[in-house]
Amino acid sequence: MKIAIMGAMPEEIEPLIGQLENVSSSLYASNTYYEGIYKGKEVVVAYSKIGKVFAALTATILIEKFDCDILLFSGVAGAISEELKIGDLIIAEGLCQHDLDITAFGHPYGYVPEGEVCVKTDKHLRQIAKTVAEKKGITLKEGVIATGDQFVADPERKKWIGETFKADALEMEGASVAVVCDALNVPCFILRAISDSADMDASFNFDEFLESSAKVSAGFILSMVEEI
Ligand SMILES: Nc1ncnc2c(CN3C[C@H](CCSCCOCCO)[C@@H](O)C3)c[nH]c12
Repeated sequence: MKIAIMGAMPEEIEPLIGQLENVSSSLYASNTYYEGIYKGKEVVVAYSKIGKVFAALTATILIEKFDCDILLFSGVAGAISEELKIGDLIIAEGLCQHDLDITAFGHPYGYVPEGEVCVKTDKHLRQIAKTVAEKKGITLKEGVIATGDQFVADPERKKWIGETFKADALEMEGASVAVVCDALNVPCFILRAISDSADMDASFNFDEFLESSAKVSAGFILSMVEEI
């Protein structure tokens, strides 16, 4: 079993690299991939760079070139649900692309032919997360995460995304990672810790809480690796 752990930004994987043994790194398709061992398990860790295109590329390389059998994403997100506060964890039951739009042809937002509005993540991995959360006494929200190639810092856009997709949080990579994993038949798990509320203060809160929230997510992901 080879486990891929992916983030989008360096800050999202930095807390992971230091925990690996026998680390070797390789450059491929303008990305660095860190191979190592965590608690006896083979892991490959990489950050994609920001956005759906980079994330899809890295997810594909992790699976097709590094032969990973499952993919765990660890990172931060903007909150939509009022329940989610900075530092809180959310796992994606499903993910959608809020900026995918061919509604001019009568289709729903987030839909293209032969695609689906909401791509599901792996149920078994989500169950493991809930077991880990229970053991550690951590509150874990499960919901829909909306992905798009925009840093959302506007209450109106946030409200529209939440209402249109019944989404609880938003970010810029998860849905594309889930689509790649689904197409390649690899179990996918998307975990995010809240860094901001996608509103007028989003960029300030993001800058302030990126590092600490990324650490919360990374710590949880490592606890999951022990259980997988
Ligand atoms: N409100 C929000 N809207 C959309 N996504 C998010 C996320 C999740 N990640 C964080 C990161 C934001 C990239 S912009 C900042 C880059 O600064 C780089 C240095 O200038 C991108 O990888 C998506 C947290 N809050 C968000």
